[in-house]
Amino acid sequence: MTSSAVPPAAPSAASAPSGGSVLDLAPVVPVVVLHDVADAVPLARALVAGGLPAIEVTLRTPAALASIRAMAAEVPDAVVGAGTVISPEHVRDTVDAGARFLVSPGWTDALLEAMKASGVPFLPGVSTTSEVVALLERGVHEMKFFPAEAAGGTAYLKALSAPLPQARFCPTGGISLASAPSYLALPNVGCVGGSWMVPGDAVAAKDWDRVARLAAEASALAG
Ligand SMILES: O=C(O)C(=O)C[C@H](O)[C@H](O)COP(=O)(O)O
Repeated sequence: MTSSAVPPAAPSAASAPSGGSVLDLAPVVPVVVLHDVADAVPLARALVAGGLPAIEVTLRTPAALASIRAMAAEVPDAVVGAGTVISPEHVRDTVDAGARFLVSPGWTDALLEAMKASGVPFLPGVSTTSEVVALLERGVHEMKFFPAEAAGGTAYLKALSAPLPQARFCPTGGISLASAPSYLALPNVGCVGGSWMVPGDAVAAKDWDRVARLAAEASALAG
């Protein structure tokens, strides 16, 4: 399958928001780094309360897989996905844990094959024109643009939209509440990813109200 269809919800989870694609789940996808699985459920609840139901849990920490599992099981209004997916093993393990979408910072053919076979929608990461063309050639039209600011930002994406209008992106990397609107205004951007609404100090302090407030600011960008 391509990365365009959101699969049916697991029995314990709510239906995905309508729209049919990862890029259309929410205007902003929070990118989460969790060190303690005990934070997973309250963090997901805070993000959902703030209006950001699609959550990317990065596989950067030992707590990541258990965090995905806990969020998927206990926060039915969240659509929990996995980030930093860089191997077929990551694909298998995160889908087993309940991930309902997959995001990678870059891609290889082996990773792409595993993502395609997983049955869940996915966003392979790209940062060059040739990578975009290579993914289009492989039938993939939705991608993460990473690292967005460092790789050329809105100017780069705008330039891509003329020759390659069939490619759509979730830019991520260095994006803030202030810069997100200029990305979201581009015709080839479906959503943006970012970690600004999940500051490390807020998670460390278990300040879920602050996370919910930051999430609400971000979700209001949909306007
Ligand atoms: O971990 C991954 O899979 C990544 O590809 C990197 C993240 O998406 C960015 O690090 C988030 O960017 P910031 O909003 O600048 O923190």
